[in-house]
Amino acid sequence: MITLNARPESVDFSPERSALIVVDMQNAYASVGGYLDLAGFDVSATRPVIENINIAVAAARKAGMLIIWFQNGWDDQYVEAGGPGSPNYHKSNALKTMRKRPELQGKLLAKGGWDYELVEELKPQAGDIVLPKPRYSGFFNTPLDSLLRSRGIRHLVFTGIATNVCVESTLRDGFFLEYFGIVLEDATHQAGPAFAQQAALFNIETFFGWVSDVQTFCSALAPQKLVNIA
Ligand SMILES: NC(=O)N/C=C\C(=O)O
Repeated sequence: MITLNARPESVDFSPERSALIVVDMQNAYASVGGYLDLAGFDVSATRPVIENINIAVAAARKAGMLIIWFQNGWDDQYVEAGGPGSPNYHKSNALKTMRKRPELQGKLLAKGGWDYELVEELKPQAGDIVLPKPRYSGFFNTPLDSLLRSRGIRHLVFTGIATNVCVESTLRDGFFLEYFGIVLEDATHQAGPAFAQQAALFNIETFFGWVSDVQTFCSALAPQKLVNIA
């Protein structure tokens, strides 16, 4: 067991029974010219998040944790997005942006396109799981729960974008399914103003899980050995 310093208190977990989840690190959410940027959200601070995710992924992989990469989006005809009978049709800012700007139709969050792809700095490796998802929560209409349960996984460490939407939605659903959710705050970014990040982290650490950071996570996984020089 490893003890991770976190808010509101430390949390013990076994790397073999834990997964690091990278939420939606696609061009849509992290790149200039991607969906969030085109919809008017600020993506200028996403580069350090990408670097921190790479650091966390490397440490988790070395410690034997499963790495799961979420990819949010739909088929290029947007059948999976739902039509006017779906709240998603009305609330998805990607779908709304494409209705406002028809020249973008078929481009945002469509499987096979640049917007849907993971950013080029982040590369899944053999043994990782890449999980497409059609809604904010990674548990909805995906095999995530069975993938985790069949491996005995109980702790989920979250990174990615956006803290206040897909990270929080998945962590909350995980809480109801009895998973322990931990967010590495400096490996996440919000969609919206800075207060959205603060509010999401407040909700998580107060009601649904724990909040830590990449350096603390890496140190917990690979503690420095003390050398006796006496
Ligand atoms: N990945 C996310 O958190 N997505 C947020 C908004 C959206 O997909 O429209």
